[in-house]
Amino acid sequence: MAPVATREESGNGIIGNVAELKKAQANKLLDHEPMFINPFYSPSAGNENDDDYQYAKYKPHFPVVNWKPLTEIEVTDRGHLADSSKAALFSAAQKVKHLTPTIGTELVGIDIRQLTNQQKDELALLVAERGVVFFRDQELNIHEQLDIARYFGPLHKHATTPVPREPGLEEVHVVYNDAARRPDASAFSKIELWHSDVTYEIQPPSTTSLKVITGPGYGGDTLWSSGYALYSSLSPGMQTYLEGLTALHSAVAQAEGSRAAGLHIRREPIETVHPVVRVHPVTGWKSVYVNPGFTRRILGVPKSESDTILNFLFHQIAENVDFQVRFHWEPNSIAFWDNRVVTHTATFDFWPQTRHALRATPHGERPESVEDYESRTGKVAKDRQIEIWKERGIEIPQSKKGPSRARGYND
Ligand SMILES: O=C(O)CCC(=O)C(=O)O
Ligand SMILES: [Fe+2]
Repeated sequence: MAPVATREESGNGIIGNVAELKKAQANKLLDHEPMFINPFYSPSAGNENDDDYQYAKYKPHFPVVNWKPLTEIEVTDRGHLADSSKAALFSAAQKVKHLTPTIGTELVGIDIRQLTNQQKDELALLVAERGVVFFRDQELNIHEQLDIARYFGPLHKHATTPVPREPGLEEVHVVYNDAARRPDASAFSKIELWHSDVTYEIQPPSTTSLKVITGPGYGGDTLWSSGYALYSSLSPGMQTYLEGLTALHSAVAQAEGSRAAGLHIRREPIETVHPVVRVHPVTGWKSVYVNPGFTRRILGVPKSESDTILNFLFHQIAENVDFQVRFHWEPNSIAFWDNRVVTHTATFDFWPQTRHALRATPHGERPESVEDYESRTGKVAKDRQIEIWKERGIEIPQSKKGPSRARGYND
């Protein structure tokens, strides 16, 4: 192994590999994390009006319990078992509404509680392909929501965000805001709120669901951005460059924000290195896997380069509306998104109304780089957009074939 560069030796803040990273952490190269006060829930949800509120038992609660660090576990994606036509799922729907060409599909007329295992497998595949899938008017309760999530993978328990007051629901993540706390819009840039959930975990989430149980008549929308589309938008040279990189994802700022709010941290924060481009194990499509919420540093390149590249990718996620879908919730709407291939954010325009939602979060596999995916499967990982163009017989644009040399430009 190459000699480990310590902070003193390298002098320029270059971090090369995991061993170097660990050393750098020991040397406190990365200890300058700002804290993050989470706007997605109120840390001080009181008991006001609880008698009248049917979902008071799901209001935020922060149990004082301590959990061990997570270890790697075996997961198999249900999408592998799905029929690619998804005929069982689609034939049960009154309507299949694609919301944009790139991301987001709404299935109308399905009661999720009635889905067979075959239909759930097809749902996993549809979510993997479309990034996020919506259903309205779903009566399923949180136990049924957890059962479906558990079907997709072993459930994640969040180290810091609230769980419901009702005992036995430690795997549920509560989103809650009401009149008691006015979200401070000036505390955040809208860019930094974009995230994929808990990407600092060794096995971050896969087919995640959020059901809104109480929500405003308008406002409180959620937006998702496609990592496949971001990858596809890049030039071949940029794609190849990013495919060779890894990045550090950190739980520290989130934990520090909780600590500062006087909340108990149930599992110590961790930092994990993941590939910058990951391949979805079922679709085989390449997706950019960095997010403003948790990705701090591209490894093995100068810090200025890491900052510039991450900043570029973060702005594309947040600003390129062609990658995005925006959903307006009604009470009993539920979204299933594939946290491996999309990022998301929410609007905070609904105060003083109450917005209350419950999330169930299955663990996915450890993120796999293009190189690892290709050597494990013997298949070639794909650019989703090129696959679509090929399917439709559309010519691939010059910008996707490689840079032209601009000959004669300066002659
Ligand atoms: O409030 C929302 O719409 C999204 C909250 C969130 O990021 C999550 O539950 O993962
Ligand atoms: Fe989230």
